Amino acid sequence: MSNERIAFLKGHGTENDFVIVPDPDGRLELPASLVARLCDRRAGIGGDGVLHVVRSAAHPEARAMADEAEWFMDYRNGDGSVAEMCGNGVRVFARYLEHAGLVEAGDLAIATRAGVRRVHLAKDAAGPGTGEVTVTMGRAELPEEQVTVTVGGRSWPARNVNMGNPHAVAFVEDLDHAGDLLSAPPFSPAAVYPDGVNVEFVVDRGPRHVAMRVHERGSGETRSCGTGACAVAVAAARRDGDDPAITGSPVSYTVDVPGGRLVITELPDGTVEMTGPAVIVAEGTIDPAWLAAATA
Ligand SMILES: N[C@@H](CCC[C@H](N)C(=O)O)C(=O)O
Repeated sequence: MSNERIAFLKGHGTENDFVIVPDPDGRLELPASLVARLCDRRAGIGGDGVLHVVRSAAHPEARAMADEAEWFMDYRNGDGSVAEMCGNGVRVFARYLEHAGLVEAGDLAIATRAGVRRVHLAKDAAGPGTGEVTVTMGRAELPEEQVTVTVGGRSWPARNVNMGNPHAVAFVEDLDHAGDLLSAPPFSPAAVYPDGVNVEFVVDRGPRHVAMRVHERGSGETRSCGTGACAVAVAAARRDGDDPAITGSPVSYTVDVPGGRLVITELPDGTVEMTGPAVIVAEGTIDPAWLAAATA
């Protein structure tokens, strides 16, 4: 692998940024150590995670979804760990497929470890690559357990929400209460999240309008988290006494993140939709000497 010229792109969705590695036939090995080097913001390309783009038929974890979705998002966190789902990542993944001429704007399906996700790439008058991207994220699960998140000697109750990946949503008085978030905030009881958790800190901004900061499992504090924004919107709706399954009406929340804005809608059947931007920033090739050193 070290002598090959491997292509990469850089993209982001509300500043949750990714190194995109196209590998249609699933030929590349991406050990955790290489993913972490690619995501390194000083010695690598830099990103919150890697979007490894593989045909579903060519990946053992996605083969069963190949009839429904041609492409598999093999998502990795910045530390190289594997995650089930990445909401901003799936929008950027769809944008990459459009950018590469592999799909056209409109509707498509993408395989993820959390299942197949439907994506709509809006056509935009400003030109290709500029329209908003909507993802049908599946249903939120809200297990009953109460969780506590602690930062700087203060603790808050948090809502356990699963969006394909695990979240703890804490409503705080001020986003500064999240502290510097250099390491994952402690949570209890530990047994609720045996594989770690993404933690969202949320404040109200207005009716059905909130703002959040997030500490992502495997990536640290990021500028946005799509699954986190969905978890936050559903937790806020329940807190506000809104449940589309009961009222029969969709409910939408605007979720501000440090890197921009996402709009999250929960439908009466429980499906959660997320709409936001997705941008390709650059493309190039990985230097073979760097790669050889990174994989030595
Ligand atoms: N940034 C993502 C979530 C990525 C995975 C997460 N860190 C985890 O380990 O579950 C998003 O936009 O959803």
